Amino acid sequence: MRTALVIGTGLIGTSAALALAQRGVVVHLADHDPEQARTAAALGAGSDTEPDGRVDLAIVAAPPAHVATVLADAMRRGVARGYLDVASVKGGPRRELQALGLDLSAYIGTHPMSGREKSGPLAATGDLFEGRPWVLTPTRDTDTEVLNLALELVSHCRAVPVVMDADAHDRAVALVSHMPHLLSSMVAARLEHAEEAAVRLCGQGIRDVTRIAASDPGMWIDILSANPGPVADLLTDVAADLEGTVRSLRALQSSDDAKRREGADGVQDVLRRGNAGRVRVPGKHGAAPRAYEVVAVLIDDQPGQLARIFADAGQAGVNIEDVRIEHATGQQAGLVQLMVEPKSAVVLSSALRERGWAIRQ
Ligand SMILES: NC(=O)C1=CN([C@@H]2O[C@H](COP(=O)(O)OP(=O)(O)OC[C@H]3O[C@@H](n4cnc5c(N)ncnc54)[C@H](O)[C@@H]3O)[C@@H](O)[C@H]2O)C=CC1
Ligand SMILES: O=C(O)C(=O)Cc1ccc(O)cc1
Repeated sequence: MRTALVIGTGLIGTSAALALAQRGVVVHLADHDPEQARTAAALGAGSDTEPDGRVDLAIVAAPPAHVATVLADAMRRGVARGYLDVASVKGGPRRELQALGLDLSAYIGTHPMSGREKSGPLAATGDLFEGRPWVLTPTRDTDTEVLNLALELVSHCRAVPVVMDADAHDRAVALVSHMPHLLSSMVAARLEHAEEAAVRLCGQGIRDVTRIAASDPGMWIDILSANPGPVADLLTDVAADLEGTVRSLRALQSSDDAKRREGADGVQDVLRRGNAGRVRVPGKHGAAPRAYEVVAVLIDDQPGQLARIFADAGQAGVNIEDVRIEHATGQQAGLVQLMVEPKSAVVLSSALRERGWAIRQ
């Protein structure tokens, strides 16, 4: 692929454009808000000028409700050899395009399984998709050339292609993305009117569970409206677990020993099933989850601290597999948790201690 046109230069469009531009593809940027395209261009994602003739690939990264009309317009204008979208739902846009009577051989629906709770070009990064699955939903009618253009995009973004049927994709993302999103919002909603004294105690657990609740509601109402059935089915199962757990907790309040035992069994059952589900969540780069050891370092909240820790770890020859930062409420300090291979944990702790860092257990 030599040229591409990204239509919709928000988080996802600009991230893909940055990756393509970094790999030498000539990228054109368009958005119904020209300011967004200008910002993406200023970030080095390409040029916000009209392409001079047909591009190889048009990438539509507009909100799901607009995807079909934006694609239809681009296809009627014949702006590219191949067309794809990156919307979080796949069945709806395809059916809308079919209803518009378009020839879909030059189109492939795709979905990068990577994103953030932030939107807009300023939240974009060229490495957003690295090591993450990128779903492709070709049909019998998809031109091989178009499938290959999509594969080239996935490869330039260093993502991992996964081929799926559009409706199977929508059921899968209901389970791993859409239903969890609503549950995250519901947990976060409990905090809206909570007392400040309680909110001040928030730790890493609630930060993890509520991170995606910070996402743009406008985008998510679009996503959920395009996939309501599978999400409602899953929430029905969650509701049954909730009811059972409430019954078990009430039983734990009883003065009757047998009832309390029954209650404990019920709560333990849901916790055990949670453990069994959690171990199935894949680890870094889609590989099986791995047990890393954590080296925790206390840092002052000052510029350059993280860069220094990473440089010191590099000097000690230790690869940091993952990192988390826990901010201490109301203090100018934080706890950096460095995840490393078990064999490297002692090496890293002593190397950092020698360089004056405060290591915590
Ligand atoms: N946010 C996420 O984490 C992920 C989002 N997606 C999908 O990617 C697509 C884009 O999402 P984000 O980049 O997060 O949203 P965003 O809000 O950051 O960007 C969307 C951009 O589309 C533009 N736009 C809106 N209507 C348009 C139209 N009619 N023509 C041209 N541009 C238009 C907006 O001005 C905005 O710049 C959505 O379809 C979403 O489902 C896919 C994977 C992850
Ligand atoms: O922020 C995260 O961790 C996400 O999982 C974001 C996300 C949002 C929407 C998608 O269609 C795919 C991924």
